[in-house]
Amino acid sequence: MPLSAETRLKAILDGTGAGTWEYNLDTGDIILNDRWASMLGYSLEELAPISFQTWESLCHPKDLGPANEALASYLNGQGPQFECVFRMMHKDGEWRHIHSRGMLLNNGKNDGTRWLMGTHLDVTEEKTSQHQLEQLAESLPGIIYTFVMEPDGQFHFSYISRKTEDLYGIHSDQAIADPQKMFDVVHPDDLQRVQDSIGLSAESLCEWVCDYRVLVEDRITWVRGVSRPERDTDGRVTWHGVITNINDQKRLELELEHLSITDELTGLFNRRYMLHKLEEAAAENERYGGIFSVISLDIDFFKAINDSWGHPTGDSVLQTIAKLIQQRTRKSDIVARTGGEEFIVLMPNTALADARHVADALRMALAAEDFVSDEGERFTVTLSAGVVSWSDDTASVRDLLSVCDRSLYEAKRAGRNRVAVRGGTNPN
Ligand SMILES: Nc1nc2c(ncn2[C@@H]2O[C@H](COP(=O)(O)OP(=O)(O)OP(=O)(O)O)[C@@H](O)[C@H]2O)c(=O)[nH]1
Repeated sequence: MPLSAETRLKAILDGTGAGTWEYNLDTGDIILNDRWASMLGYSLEELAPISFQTWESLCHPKDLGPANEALASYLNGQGPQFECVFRMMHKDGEWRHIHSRGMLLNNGKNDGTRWLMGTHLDVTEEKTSQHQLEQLAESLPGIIYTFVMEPDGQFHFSYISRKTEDLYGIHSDQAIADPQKMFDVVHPDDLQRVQDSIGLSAESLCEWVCDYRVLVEDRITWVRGVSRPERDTDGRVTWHGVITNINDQKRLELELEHLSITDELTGLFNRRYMLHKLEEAAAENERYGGIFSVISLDIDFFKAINDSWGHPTGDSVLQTIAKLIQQRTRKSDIVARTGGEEFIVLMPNTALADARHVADALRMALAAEDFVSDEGERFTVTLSAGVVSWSDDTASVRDLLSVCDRSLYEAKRAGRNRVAVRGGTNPN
Protein backbone atom coordinates (compact mmCIF):
# COMPACT_ATOMS: atom_id res chain seq x y z
CA MET A 1 0.00 0.00 0.00
CA PRO A 2 1.45 3.46 -0.92
CA LEU A 3 2.37 5.76 1.97
CA SER A 4 -0.01 8.60 2.69
CA ALA A 5 1.03 12.13 1.75
CA GLU A 6 1.09 13.01 5.44
CA THR A 7 3.44 10.12 6.31
CA ARG A 8 5.74 11.03 3.44
CA LEU A 9 5.81 14.71 4.44
CA LYS A 10 6.59 13.79 8.06
CA ALA A 11 9.44 11.52 6.92
CA ILE A 12 10.87 14.32 4.79
CA LEU A 13 10.67 16.81 7.67
CA ASP A 14 12.27 14.34 10.07
CA GLY A 15 15.08 13.89 7.55
CA THR A 16 15.78 17.63 7.35
CA GLY A 17 15.66 18.08 11.11
CA ALA A 18 13.24 20.99 10.61
CA GLY A 19 10.70 22.12 13.19
CA THR A 20 7.32 23.16 11.79
CA TRP A 21 4.96 25.93 12.79
CA GLU A 22 1.50 26.94 11.68
CA TYR A 23 0.06 30.30 12.62
CA ASN A 24 -3.51 31.34 12.01
CA LEU A 25 -3.39 35.04 11.22
CA ASP A 26 -7.09 35.47 11.90
CA THR A 27 -7.53 33.47 15.12
CA GLY A 28 -3.96 33.65 16.45
CA ASP A 29 -3.88 29.84 16.86
CA ILE A 30 -0.44 28.25 16.76
CA ILE A 31 0.48 24.64 16.02
CA LEU A 32 4.04 23.45 16.53
CA ASN A 33 5.58 20.04 16.04
CA ASP A 34 7.78 18.14 18.53
CA ARG A 35 10.95 19.04 16.65
CA TRP A 36 10.18 22.81 16.97
CA ALA A 37 10.32 22.37 20.74
CA SER A 38 13.18 19.84 20.93
CA MET A 39 15.37 22.15 18.82
CA LEU A 40 15.32 24.41 21.89
CA GLY A 41 15.69 21.55 24.38
CA TYR A 42 11.98 21.37 25.35
CA SER A 43 9.05 19.03 24.87
CA LEU A 44 5.76 20.51 23.65
CA GLU A 45 4.22 19.68 27.04
CA GLU A 46 6.83 21.80 28.81
CA LEU A 47 5.97 24.78 26.58
CA ALA A 48 2.19 24.42 26.91
CA PRO A 49 0.00 26.38 26.56
CA ILE A 50 1.35 27.13 23.06
CA SER A 51 0.63 30.60 21.72
CA PHE A 52 2.35 33.40 19.76
CA GLN A 53 3.91 34.42 23.09
CA THR A 54 5.70 31.05 23.26
CA TRP A 55 7.86 32.21 20.32
CA GLU A 56 8.02 35.82 21.54
CA SER A 57 9.23 34.85 25.00
CA LEU A 58 12.02 32.65 23.61
CA CYS A 59 13.12 35.01 20.81
CA HIS A 60 16.00 37.44 21.44
CA PRO A 61 14.43 40.85 22.24
CA LYS A 62 16.60 42.55 19.60
CA ASP A 63 15.44 40.13 16.91
CA LEU A 64 11.70 40.48 17.58
CA GLY A 65 11.40 43.75 15.64
CA PRO A 66 13.26 42.61 12.48
CA ALA A 67 11.34 39.30 12.49
CA ASN A 68 7.98 41.10 12.71
CA GLU A 69 9.11 43.50 9.97
CA ALA A 70 10.05 40.55 7.73
CA LEU A 71 6.62 39.05 8.35
CA ALA A 72 4.86 42.35 7.63
CA SER A 73 6.71 42.88 4.36
CA TYR A 74 5.91 39.33 3.23
CA LEU A 75 2.24 39.86 4.06
CA ASN A 76 2.43 43.14 2.06
CA GLY A 77 3.41 41.13 -0.96
CA GLN A 78 7.17 41.72 -0.88
CA GLY A 79 9.00 38.48 -1.62
CA PRO A 80 7.81 35.00 -2.51
CA GLN A 81 8.04 33.77 1.09
CA PHE A 82 8.60 34.90 4.66
CA GLU A 83 12.24 34.39 5.57
CA CYS A 84 14.25 35.50 8.57
CA VAL A 85 17.03 34.42 10.96
CA PHE A 86 16.60 35.19 14.65
CA ARG A 87 18.09 34.02 17.90
CA MET A 88 16.09 31.85 20.31
CA MET A 89 16.99 30.85 23.85
CA HIS A 90 17.74 27.13 24.30
CA LYS A 91 16.77 25.47 27.57
CA ASP A 92 20.51 25.17 28.31
CA GLY A 93 20.76 28.99 28.36
CA GLU A 94 22.54 29.36 24.99
CA TRP A 95 21.25 31.42 22.08
CA ARG A 96 20.53 29.41 18.92
CA HIS A 97 20.28 30.94 15.44
CA ILE A 98 17.02 29.81 13.86
CA HIS A 99 16.31 30.14 10.15
CA SER A 100 12.57 30.56 9.77
CA ARG A 101 10.73 30.31 6.44
CA GLY A 102 7.02 30.32 5.77
CA MET A 103 4.19 30.80 3.28
CA LEU A 104 0.60 31.81 3.38
CA LEU A 105 -2.03 29.15 2.66
CA ASN A 106 -5.53 30.59 2.34
CA ASN A 107 -7.43 27.37 2.21
CA GLY A 108 -5.13 25.22 4.31
CA LYS A 109 -7.78 24.28 6.89
CA ASN A 110 -10.88 24.80 4.70
CA ASP A 111 -12.38 27.23 7.21
CA GLY A 112 -11.78 30.47 5.28
CA THR A 113 -9.03 31.66 7.64
CA ARG A 114 -5.43 32.43 6.60
CA TRP A 115 -2.71 30.12 7.79
CA LEU A 116 0.93 30.93 7.64
CA MET A 117 2.92 27.68 7.62
CA GLY A 118 6.62 27.27 7.85
CA THR A 119 9.75 25.62 9.18
CA HIS A 120 12.53 26.31 11.67
CA LEU A 121 16.09 25.14 11.05
CA ASP A 122 18.92 25.49 13.56
CA VAL A 123 21.71 27.32 11.66
CA THR A 124 23.85 28.12 14.70
CA GLU A 125 26.86 26.22 13.36
CA GLU A 126 26.72 28.00 9.99
CA LYS A 127 26.31 31.34 11.75
CA THR A 128 29.25 30.60 14.04
CA SER A 129 31.47 29.60 11.11
CA GLN A 130 30.39 32.68 9.19
CA HIS A 131 31.15 34.86 12.20
CA GLN A 132 34.55 33.21 12.62
CA LEU A 133 35.31 33.72 8.92
CA GLU A 134 34.29 37.38 9.14
CA GLN A 135 36.48 37.90 12.22
CA LEU A 136 39.38 36.18 10.48
CA ALA A 137 38.83 38.23 7.33
CA GLU A 138 38.80 41.43 9.40
CA SER A 139 42.15 40.65 10.99
CA LEU A 140 43.84 39.81 7.66
CA PRO A 141 45.83 42.57 5.98
CA GLY A 142 44.04 42.00 2.66
CA ILE A 143 40.86 40.98 0.89
CA ILE A 144 39.91 37.30 0.92
CA TYR A 145 37.47 36.09 -1.67
CA THR A 146 36.00 33.25 -3.67
CA PHE A 147 35.67 34.10 -7.35
CA VAL A 148 33.63 31.89 -9.66
CA MET A 149 33.76 31.81 -13.46
CA GLU A 150 31.12 29.90 -15.42
CA PRO A 151 32.05 28.05 -18.63
CA ASP A 152 30.30 30.84 -20.63
CA GLY A 153 32.62 33.47 -19.08
CA GLN A 154 30.08 34.91 -16.59
CA PHE A 155 31.65 35.56 -13.22
CA HIS A 156 30.74 36.48 -9.66
CA PHE A 157 32.14 36.55 -6.14
CA SER A 158 30.48 33.97 -3.91
CA TYR A 159 32.34 35.52 -0.98
CA ILE A 160 34.42 38.65 -0.58
CA SER A 161 35.54 40.19 2.69
CA ARG A 162 34.86 43.74 3.77
CA LYS A 163 38.42 44.97 3.11
CA THR A 164 37.28 45.75 -0.46
CA GLU A 165 36.22 49.10 0.96
CA ASP A 166 39.83 50.02 1.96
CA LEU A 167 41.59 48.81 -1.20
CA TYR A 168 39.00 49.15 -3.96
CA GLY A 169 36.66 51.78 -2.46
CA ILE A 170 33.82 49.30 -3.03
CA HIS A 171 31.58 47.80 -0.35
CA SER A 172 31.71 43.98 -0.36
CA ASP A 173 27.91 43.83 -0.92
CA GLN A 174 28.36 45.95 -4.07
CA ALA A 175 31.15 43.66 -5.28
CA ILE A 176 28.89 40.65 -4.82
CA ALA A 177 25.91 42.34 -6.53
CA ASP A 178 27.99 43.69 -9.44
CA PRO A 179 31.40 41.94 -9.75
CA GLN A 180 32.34 44.06 -12.78
CA LYS A 181 32.80 46.96 -10.34
CA MET A 182 35.96 45.24 -9.05
CA PHE A 183 37.44 45.31 -12.57
CA ASP A 184 36.28 48.86 -13.32
CA VAL A 185 38.80 50.26 -10.82
CA VAL A 186 41.79 48.30 -12.12
CA HIS A 187 44.26 50.73 -13.75
CA PRO A 188 43.47 50.86 -17.50
CA ASP A 189 47.10 50.02 -18.34
CA ASP A 190 46.91 46.84 -16.22
CA LEU A 191 43.38 45.62 -16.97
CA GLN A 192 44.21 43.53 -20.05
CA ARG A 193 47.12 41.87 -18.23
CA VAL A 194 44.89 41.06 -15.24
CA GLN A 195 42.19 39.56 -17.49
CA ASP A 196 44.73 37.58 -19.53
CA SER A 197 46.32 36.15 -16.39
CA ILE A 198 42.93 35.05 -15.05
CA GLY A 199 42.16 33.38 -18.41
CA LEU A 200 45.52 31.61 -18.35
CA SER A 201 44.99 30.43 -14.78
CA ALA A 202 41.51 29.10 -15.70
CA GLU A 203 42.99 27.17 -18.64
CA SER A 204 46.07 25.77 -16.92
CA LEU A 205 44.61 25.60 -13.39
CA CYS A 206 47.89 27.10 -12.21
CA GLU A 207 47.96 29.48 -9.27
CA TRP A 208 46.93 33.02 -10.24
CA VAL A 209 49.55 35.56 -9.15
CA CYS A 210 49.28 39.09 -10.48
CA ASP A 211 50.60 42.52 -9.43
CA TYR A 212 48.49 45.41 -10.69
CA ARG A 213 47.33 48.90 -9.84
CA VAL A 214 43.95 49.90 -8.51
CA LEU A 215 42.82 53.44 -9.26
CA VAL A 216 40.32 54.98 -6.83
CA GLU A 217 39.66 58.72 -7.16
CA ASP A 218 43.18 59.49 -8.48
CA ARG A 219 44.76 57.36 -5.74
CA ILE A 220 46.85 54.50 -7.11
CA THR A 221 47.45 51.40 -4.97
CA TRP A 222 49.63 48.50 -6.05
CA VAL A 223 48.03 45.19 -5.09
CA ARG A 224 49.00 41.55 -5.46
CA GLY A 225 46.37 38.89 -6.10
CA VAL A 226 47.20 35.28 -5.30
CA SER A 227 44.65 32.48 -5.62
CA ARG A 228 44.25 28.81 -6.38
CA PRO A 229 41.81 27.68 -9.02
CA GLU A 230 39.80 24.45 -9.08
CA ARG A 231 37.48 23.23 -11.83
CA ASP A 232 34.31 21.29 -11.07
CA THR A 233 32.70 18.68 -13.30
CA ASP A 234 30.48 21.35 -14.93
CA GLY A 235 33.57 23.26 -16.12
CA ARG A 236 33.06 26.04 -13.57
CA VAL A 237 36.35 27.41 -12.18
CA THR A 238 36.50 28.69 -8.60
CA TRP A 239 39.44 30.62 -7.15
CA HIS A 240 39.97 31.02 -3.41
CA GLY A 241 42.45 33.76 -2.76
CA VAL A 242 43.72 36.95 -1.24
CA ILE A 243 44.49 40.45 -2.53
CA THR A 244 47.03 42.45 -0.53
CA ASN A 245 48.37 45.99 -0.64
CA ILE A 246 52.00 45.89 -1.91
CA ASN A 247 52.48 49.67 -2.27
CA ASP A 248 55.53 49.82 0.04
CA GLN A 249 57.16 46.80 -1.53
CA LYS A 250 56.46 48.10 -5.05
CA ARG A 251 57.82 51.56 -4.22
CA LEU A 252 61.03 49.97 -2.94
CA GLU A 253 61.23 47.73 -6.01
CA LEU A 254 60.76 50.71 -8.35
CA GLU A 255 63.31 52.76 -6.41
CA LEU A 256 65.85 49.94 -6.60
CA GLU A 257 65.13 49.49 -10.29
CA HIS A 258 65.57 53.23 -10.82
CA LEU A 259 68.84 53.21 -8.88
CA SER A 260 70.16 50.23 -10.81
CA ILE A 261 69.73 51.97 -14.17
CA THR A 262 70.59 55.56 -13.22
CA ASP A 263 73.83 57.49 -13.03
CA GLU A 264 73.77 59.16 -9.62
CA LEU A 265 75.67 62.35 -10.56
CA THR A 266 73.74 63.37 -13.68
CA GLY A 267 70.43 61.49 -13.33
CA LEU A 268 70.98 60.07 -16.83
CA PHE A 269 70.83 56.32 -17.50
CA ASN A 270 74.01 54.35 -16.76
CA ARG A 271 76.19 52.16 -18.96
CA ARG A 272 74.39 48.95 -18.00
CA TYR A 273 71.03 50.30 -19.07
CA MET A 274 72.47 51.70 -22.32
CA LEU A 275 73.94 48.31 -23.25
CA HIS A 276 70.57 46.69 -22.51
CA LYS A 277 68.72 49.22 -24.70
CA LEU A 278 71.30 48.83 -27.50
CA GLU A 279 70.79 45.05 -27.47
CA GLU A 280 67.02 45.60 -27.58
CA ALA A 281 67.31 48.02 -30.51
CA ALA A 282 69.64 45.62 -32.37
CA ALA A 283 67.23 42.70 -31.86
CA GLU A 284 64.30 44.80 -33.05
CA ASN A 285 66.23 45.92 -36.12
CA GLU A 286 67.15 42.38 -36.99
CA ARG A 287 63.54 41.26 -36.71
CA TYR A 288 61.69 44.18 -38.26
CA GLY A 289 64.40 46.12 -40.11
CA GLY A 290 64.59 49.91 -39.64
CA ILE A 291 67.46 52.06 -38.55
CA PHE A 292 69.00 53.56 -35.45
CA SER A 293 72.11 55.63 -34.77
CA VAL A 294 74.44 56.11 -31.87
CA ILE A 295 76.47 59.14 -30.82
CA SER A 296 79.39 58.68 -28.49
CA LEU A 297 80.46 61.94 -26.80
CA ASP A 298 83.62 62.58 -24.82
CA ILE A 299 84.57 65.84 -23.15
CA ASP A 300 87.90 67.28 -24.32
CA PHE A 301 90.69 67.64 -21.77
CA PHE A 302 88.38 66.96 -18.88
CA LYS A 303 91.33 66.04 -16.71
CA ALA A 304 92.60 69.61 -17.14
CA ILE A 305 89.21 70.98 -16.04
CA ASN A 306 89.38 68.92 -12.87
CA ASP A 307 93.00 69.88 -12.31
CA SER A 308 92.41 73.59 -12.93
CA TRP A 309 89.07 74.19 -11.24
CA GLY A 310 88.69 71.30 -8.88
CA HIS A 311 86.64 68.11 -8.84
CA PRO A 312 83.33 69.75 -7.70
CA THR A 313 83.50 72.15 -10.66
CA GLY A 314 84.21 69.12 -12.89
CA ASP A 315 81.08 67.48 -11.48
CA SER A 316 78.92 70.49 -12.20
CA VAL A 317 80.31 70.59 -15.78
CA LEU A 318 79.16 66.98 -16.19
CA GLN A 319 75.71 67.88 -14.85
CA THR A 320 75.40 70.86 -17.19
CA ILE A 321 76.40 68.78 -20.19
CA ALA A 322 73.89 66.07 -19.20
CA LYS A 323 71.11 68.69 -19.15
CA LEU A 324 72.26 70.12 -22.44
CA ILE A 325 72.17 66.72 -24.15
CA GLN A 326 68.72 65.98 -22.73
CA GLN A 327 67.36 69.33 -23.89
CA ARG A 328 68.66 68.85 -27.41
CA THR A 329 67.57 65.26 -27.99
CA ARG A 330 64.13 63.73 -28.45
CA LYS A 331 62.10 62.05 -25.73
CA SER A 332 62.44 58.75 -27.57
CA ASP A 333 66.27 59.01 -27.54
CA ILE A 334 68.09 57.28 -24.69
CA VAL A 335 70.89 59.27 -23.07
CA ALA A 336 73.42 57.68 -20.73
CA ARG A 337 76.60 58.61 -18.98
CA THR A 338 78.64 55.55 -19.76
CA GLY A 339 81.96 56.51 -18.18
CA GLY A 340 83.67 59.39 -16.31
CA GLU A 341 83.32 62.02 -19.06
CA GLU A 342 81.69 59.85 -21.75
CA PHE A 343 78.10 59.92 -22.86
CA ILE A 344 76.18 57.83 -25.39
CA VAL A 345 72.98 58.84 -27.14
CA LEU A 346 70.88 56.09 -28.73
CA MET A 347 68.59 57.52 -31.41
CA PRO A 348 65.88 55.14 -32.62
CA ASN A 349 64.55 55.61 -36.19
CA THR A 350 67.33 58.08 -36.96
CA ALA A 351 69.60 57.97 -40.01
CA LEU A 352 73.32 58.67 -39.84
CA ALA A 353 73.10 62.16 -41.39
CA ASP A 354 70.44 63.25 -38.87
CA ALA A 355 72.43 61.85 -35.96
CA ARG A 356 75.51 63.68 -37.19
CA HIS A 357 73.47 66.87 -37.30
CA VAL A 358 72.40 66.39 -33.67
CA ALA A 359 76.01 65.64 -32.61
CA ASP A 360 77.24 68.81 -34.29
CA ALA A 361 74.48 70.88 -32.70
CA LEU A 362 75.48 69.48 -29.28
CA ARG A 363 79.13 70.23 -29.95
CA MET A 364 78.38 73.84 -30.89
CA ALA A 365 75.96 74.36 -28.01
CA LEU A 366 78.56 73.17 -25.51
CA ALA A 367 81.31 75.30 -27.05
CA ALA A 368 79.04 78.35 -26.70
CA GLU A 369 78.24 77.59 -23.04
CA ASP A 370 79.89 79.79 -20.42
CA PHE A 371 81.12 77.92 -17.32
CA VAL A 372 82.11 79.54 -14.03
CA SER A 373 84.44 77.81 -11.57
CA ASP A 374 83.88 77.76 -7.80
CA GLU A 375 86.42 80.61 -7.62
CA GLY A 376 84.37 82.64 -10.11
CA GLU A 377 86.65 82.19 -13.15
CA ARG A 378 85.02 81.73 -16.54
CA PHE A 379 86.00 78.95 -18.89
CA THR A 380 84.63 76.99 -21.85
CA VAL A 381 84.40 73.29 -22.55
CA THR A 382 84.36 71.35 -25.83
CA LEU A 383 83.54 67.80 -26.78
CA SER A 384 84.41 65.33 -29.50
CA ALA A 385 81.92 62.85 -30.89
CA GLY A 386 81.76 59.70 -32.99
CA VAL A 387 78.56 58.88 -34.83
CA VAL A 388 77.56 55.51 -36.24
CA SER A 389 74.44 53.79 -37.59
CA TRP A 390 73.33 50.20 -37.30
CA SER A 391 73.43 48.60 -40.73
CA ASP A 392 72.88 45.18 -42.26
CA ASP A 393 76.56 44.28 -41.95
CA THR A 394 76.76 45.19 -38.23
CA ALA A 395 77.44 41.93 -36.44
CA SER A 396 76.80 42.95 -32.84
CA VAL A 397 76.36 45.81 -30.39
CA ARG A 398 79.97 45.30 -29.42
CA ASP A 399 81.07 45.90 -33.01
CA LEU A 400 78.83 48.94 -33.29
CA LEU A 401 80.38 50.50 -30.17
CA SER A 402 83.86 49.62 -31.30
CA VAL A 403 83.31 51.44 -34.62
CA CYS A 404 81.82 54.37 -32.74
CA ASP A 405 84.90 54.52 -30.48
CA ARG A 406 87.17 54.55 -33.53
CA SER A 407 85.26 57.51 -34.94
CA LEU A 408 85.54 59.28 -31.63
CA TYR A 409 89.26 58.56 -31.55
CA GLU A 410 89.57 60.04 -35.07
CA ALA A 411 87.78 63.19 -33.91
CA LYS A 412 90.18 63.49 -30.97
CA ARG A 413 93.23 62.88 -33.18
CA ALA A 414 92.07 65.42 -35.72
CA GLY A 415 92.22 68.16 -33.08
CA ARG A 416 89.10 67.66 -30.85
CA ASN A 417 85.92 69.83 -30.76
CA ARG A 418 84.65 67.95 -33.81
CA VAL A 419 82.38 65.11 -34.94
CA ALA A 420 83.57 62.06 -36.91
CA VAL A 421 81.18 59.79 -38.75
CA ARG A 422 81.45 56.18 -39.85
CA GLY A 423 78.92 54.84 -42.33
CA GLY A 424 80.05 51.25 -42.39
CA THR A 425 80.30 49.51 -39.07
CA ASN A 426 82.88 46.93 -39.85
CA PRO A 427 85.51 47.55 -37.14
CA ASN A 428 88.24 46.30 -39.39
N1 LIG B 1 84.80 65.69 -11.73
C1 LIG B 1 84.73 64.42 -12.18
N2 LIG B 1 85.74 63.92 -12.90
C2 LIG B 1 85.69 62.66 -13.35
C3 LIG B 1 84.55 61.84 -13.08
N3 LIG B 1 84.77 60.65 -13.66
C4 LIG B 1 85.99 60.72 -14.26
N4 LIG B 1 86.53 61.93 -14.10
C5 LIG B 1 87.83 62.44 -14.60
O1 LIG B 1 87.76 62.60 -16.00
C6 LIG B 1 89.09 62.66 -16.47
C7 LIG B 1 89.21 61.97 -17.81
O2 LIG B 1 90.49 62.14 -18.28
P1 LIG B 1 91.07 61.53 -19.61
O3 LIG B 1 90.49 60.14 -19.78
O4 LIG B 1 92.54 61.67 -19.58
O5 LIG B 1 90.47 62.38 -20.74
P2 LIG B 1 90.52 63.91 -21.05
O6 LIG B 1 91.31 64.67 -20.03
O7 LIG B 1 89.09 64.39 -21.19
O8 LIG B 1 91.27 63.98 -22.42
P3 LIG B 1 90.68 63.64 -23.88
O9 LIG B 1 89.47 62.79 -23.72
O10 LIG B 1 91.79 62.97 -24.57
O11 LIG B 1 90.31 64.96 -24.48
C8 LIG B 1 89.95 62.01 -15.39
O12 LIG B 1 90.73 62.99 -14.79
C9 LIG B 1 88.92 61.48 -14.36
O13 LIG B 1 89.41 61.57 -13.02
C10 LIG B 1 83.49 62.40 -12.29
O14 LIG B 1 82.48 61.78 -12.00
N5 LIG B 1 83.63 63.69 -11.86
